[in-house]
Amino acid sequence: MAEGSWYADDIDRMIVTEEDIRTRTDELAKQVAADFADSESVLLVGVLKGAIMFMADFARALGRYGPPVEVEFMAVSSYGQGTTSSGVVRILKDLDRDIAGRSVIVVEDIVDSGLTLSWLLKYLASRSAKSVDVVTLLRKPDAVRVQVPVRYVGFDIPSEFVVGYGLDYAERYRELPGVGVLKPSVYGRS
Ligand SMILES: O=P(O)(O)OC[C@H]1O[C@H](OP(=O)(O)OP(=O)(O)O)[C@H](O)[C@@H]1O
Ligand code: HPA
Ligand SMILES: [Mg+2]
Repeated sequence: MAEGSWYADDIDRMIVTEEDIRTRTDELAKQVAADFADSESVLLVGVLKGAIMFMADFARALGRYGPPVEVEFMAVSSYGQGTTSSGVVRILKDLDRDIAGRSVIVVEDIVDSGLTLSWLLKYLASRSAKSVDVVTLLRKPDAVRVQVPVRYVGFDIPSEFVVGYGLDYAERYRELPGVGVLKPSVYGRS
């Protein structure tokens, strides 16, 4: 899919295609809908900016099968301009509303070191939600080692730096419709 696109030369190989994402998002939405069938509504908390594409597609898929959906966004950043986590999670945008008593599902594009999510879950736990679960499109092996409970996972992928479908390197590549491995030469480590 990167073929013919502006970024074709920067992508080593595609690992999750547009079609893969569509199919898996639908499966995840059915699963979440079944698990929350008794809930009045679910509050999706998208983690900006990476989760924008997945949030939009997942919310629409859930709308086909599940209880009513409300959306909120938080913006946090730990990667900045690099390819490794700075280890410091900064809130760039907080929730606009109270989440007390709500069934919250955090929507992430990727769980990599797990640092962002473990920080976010502690933060949300302090806001008295009824429940806090996580759906992530992608998960890397390192994330499995940290103690972050991720209830719904789209794809387990290798430990390589990936871009596309919301994921960036230095704010670029987010618009690619699938997910591909960025050539290390692009970030100067080949
Ligand atoms: O598990 P971790 O190692 O913490 O990595 C995962 C987080 O890193 C990325 O966000 P980033 O800080 O790049 O901000 P962005 O979404 O605005 O690109 C990604 O969107 C996740 O939120
Ligand atoms: O592999 C990745 N790509 C883009 N952003 C990320 N944030 C954590 N891991 C990644
Ligand atoms: Mg990023």
